[in-house]
Amino acid sequence: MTKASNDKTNKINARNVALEIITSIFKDKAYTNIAIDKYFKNHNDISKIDRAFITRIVEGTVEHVITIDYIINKFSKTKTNKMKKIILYILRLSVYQINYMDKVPVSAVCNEAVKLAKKRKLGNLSGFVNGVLRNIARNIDSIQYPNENDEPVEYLSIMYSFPMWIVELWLKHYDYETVKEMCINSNKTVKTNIRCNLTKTNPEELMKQLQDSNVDVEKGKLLDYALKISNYNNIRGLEAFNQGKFTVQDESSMLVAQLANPNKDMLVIDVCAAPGGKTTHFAEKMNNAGSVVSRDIYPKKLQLIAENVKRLQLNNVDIKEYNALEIDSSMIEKADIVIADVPCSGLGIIRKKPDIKYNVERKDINDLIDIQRNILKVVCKYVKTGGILMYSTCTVNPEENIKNVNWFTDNFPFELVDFEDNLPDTINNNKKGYIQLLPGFYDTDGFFIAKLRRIGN
Ligand SMILES: C[S@@+](CC[C@H](N)C(=O)[O-])C[C@H]1O[C@@H](n2cnc3c(N)ncnc32)[C@H](O)[C@@H]1O
Repeated sequence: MTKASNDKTNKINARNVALEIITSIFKDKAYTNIAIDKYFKNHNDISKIDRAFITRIVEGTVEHVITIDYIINKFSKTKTNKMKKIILYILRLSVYQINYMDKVPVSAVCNEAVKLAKKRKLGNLSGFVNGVLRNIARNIDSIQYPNENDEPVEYLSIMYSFPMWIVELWLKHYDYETVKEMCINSNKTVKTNIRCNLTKTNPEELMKQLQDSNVDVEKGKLLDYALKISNYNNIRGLEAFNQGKFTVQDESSMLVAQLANPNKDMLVIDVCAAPGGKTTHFAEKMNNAGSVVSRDIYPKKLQLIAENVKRLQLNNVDIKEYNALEIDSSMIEKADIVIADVPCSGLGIIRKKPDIKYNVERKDINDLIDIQRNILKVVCKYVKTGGILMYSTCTVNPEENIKNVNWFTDNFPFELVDFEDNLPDTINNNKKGYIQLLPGFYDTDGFFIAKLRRIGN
């Protein structure tokens, strides 16, 4: 058991906080990371150890909720879809602790769950909560799960907490073992990836500065200007962050600028740019020269780009609200590089945003594909002959990735371009001009990138 959950003198009740956050996620559909950040921002006196305990329970419960509900339904006569919501949430976070947290004694979990029910004026149901949880705890090692050979889809869905449609979609395109690994990796917690701002510092200096602030730092797996950090409270509290020496960005996403390899005389247009990860990477690679036109449809999100550009002290970025579906005639055939990092299903970044598993639906995919193709149709017109179009998504759904690229090269005067030696040696890729990274396989998110050259009018 953690010190936080045992400490009687501690003013906050960590499980009560976890229940509050979980309620905002399941009931009000808040994003997990945003709900956690928001709570801690408004309660900045919570100790590091309590934060860690609360974060673990909240993230873990969301990540494993399909498995957890399966377990609850095995032992409760009232099924999860018929339960009072708050009782369901108390059971969920308690089952998470019983099934996934070794050091938390079952008696503490049950007693605290009963207290939570009473605190929410549901004392009449505290016996039910106690009974279900104690029954689960007694039988946790003998639960019958779907059989892997007979029911592979159900097995992956229940064991790794994935909606069946995602498992089915992945199995359509990848073999069983690969899909299983994608599910496992998508449930792993990851360190924060950061990109060193080479216009202001170098990776060694940055590493040292972060270590001096007691942050744990290791080198990236793919790029020498990438680092992985952990053991910090709040990124905004780090001196190096406020000095603009790094940006939070997954290494997979860094590969877009790495593979495009822009130079300082170029005009680059980033048509779906917020919060500015790729915009600022291109601007850094161009060493504060040339021009990066950075656009997004949502004015609020443009503020995020502006904050990042200011913090990183870049002065070659021009930020504008613009709908990528509408043609801007002033830009036709002007760009050396267009970045189309389009909205997508996000199935490659579930390890960072577990809510995606439950919030995206099968029926959304076709609409997304339409938007992606319509954006491509418009923004490809900005590319000069001989210029480059970088198409990318953070998904592992080939329908949004290579199939869109094939449709695009069939209908527009573009061809896939070899990555030459810009792709890190550590990556095995036998595809010309495109790469599909799968979640966790190189310790990155699942990500797709295609590099296309305009070859005519
Ligand atoms: C995958 S995110 C971009 C991430 C960004 N490139 C980065 O590296 O930080 C996709 C972005 O597309 C924007 N978007 C969606 N529809 C758009 C449209 N029609 N025109 C312009 N931007 C759009 C969204 O607001 C979102 O910020």
